Amino acid sequence: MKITLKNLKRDYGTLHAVQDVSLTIPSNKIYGIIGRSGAGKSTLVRLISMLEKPDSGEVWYDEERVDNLSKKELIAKRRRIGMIFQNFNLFSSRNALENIAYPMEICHMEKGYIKKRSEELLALVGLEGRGDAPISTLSGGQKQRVAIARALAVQPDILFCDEATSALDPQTTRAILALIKEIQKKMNLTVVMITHQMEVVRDACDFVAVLDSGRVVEEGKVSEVFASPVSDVTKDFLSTGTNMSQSVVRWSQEPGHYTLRFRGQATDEPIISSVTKETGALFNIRAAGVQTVNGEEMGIMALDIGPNEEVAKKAIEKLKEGGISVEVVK
Ligand SMILES: Nc1ncnc2c1ncn2[C@@H]1O[C@H](COP(=O)(O)OP(=O)(O)OP(=O)(O)O)[C@@H](O)[C@H]1O
Repeated sequence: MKITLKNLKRDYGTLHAVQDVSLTIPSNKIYGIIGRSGAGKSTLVRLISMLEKPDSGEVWYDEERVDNLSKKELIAKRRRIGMIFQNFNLFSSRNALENIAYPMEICHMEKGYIKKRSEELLALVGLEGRGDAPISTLSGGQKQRVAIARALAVQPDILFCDEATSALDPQTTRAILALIKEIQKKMNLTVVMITHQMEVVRDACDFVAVLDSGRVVEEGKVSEVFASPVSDVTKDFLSTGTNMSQSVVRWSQEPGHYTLRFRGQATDEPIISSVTKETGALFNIRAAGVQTVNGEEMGIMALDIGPNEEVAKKAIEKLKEGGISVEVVK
C-alpha cells in the first residue's frame, strides 16, 4: 500500500511539531524516517497511522483519504496496520503465544484458526516451541520477535516500527532488521521505520526522509542520500555513523577538512593517485573505509588536501568529475 502525505501540520500550543510535511511512501518498500530527539518523528508516525489527526493536510492510503474518517471507519482501517515499539508493549500476564493471539481474539476470529495462525507466526519469527514462555523470561530480541508476530497477526498492509531496535544490542539489532526485511518481502508489506540511528537506515531501508524541527530536510533513495548528502543534519548523521562504523579505519584524531564519498565503480578506481598525478595535490588521509549500503558498496574517506588552496580546488574539481561527492567539514 502506498502512503501519500500532503502538507501535514501538527502544533502543540506554540510548538510546531510537524510543519508542512509532504511525502510519498512507496508500496512494498522499507521507508526510514530519521531525526534527532524532538525532530517530530513520533508525532509524524501518529499522524500517518491515524492515531492522531493533523491540524491541516491530508493522509492517503493508496487512493483513499484516511485522515478524515469516522470513528467506525477508523477502527476498521487501523486493523490494516501493525505497530512495533522500542519497549515492545507486550502483555506480561500472557505468554508468547497468547500475546500473538490477542489481536485475533479482539477481532472475534475462530478459536481453532487463532491457535493455528499463532503457531505459524511464532515459527515465522524464529520462536518455534517457545509459545508457553512467560514474557519475563524472554530476551529483548525475543520479545521484539513476539511483538512482530503479534503485529502481523491480522495481516496488515503497513508495519510501523517506532525505534524498534533502539533498546537492543548491535548483534540483536542486525538480526531483528534482517527478520523485518525478510517478512517485508514475504508479506508484501509497506514498512515505515522510525529511528535516530543511521546504521538502521543503512542496513534496512530502501528510502529515507530526514526530519529536523518538524520539516523534511532531505529525502530519497538510501544509496543516493548516503553517496551525496545535501543537508547539514544528514551529513551530521553520516559522520556519527562513520565514527561508529567498524568498516572505517581511523589513523588520526583530526577529522580532516574534507569528506569524500564514493559509490559503485568508483570504489575500485585509483582515483586519489590519478588526481595527485594530474594536479600535484597532496592528500593526507585521516580515515577511510567501505561500507555496504542497501546492498551497494560505498567508500568514505576523511582527508586534508594540500599543498595550497589553489591546488586543492583543482583536485576537488577532478574528484567531482570522477563522480565523487566532496564535502567540506565544518
Ligand atoms: N502530546 C504532546 N503535547 C505537547 N508537546 C508534544 C506532544 N507530543 C510531542 N510533543 C513535542 O513535539 C516535539 C516533537 O516530539 P516527537 O516526540 O514527535 O519527536 P521525536 O522526534 O519522536 O523525538 P524522540 O526521538 O525524542 O522521541 C517535541 O518538542 C515534543 O516535546
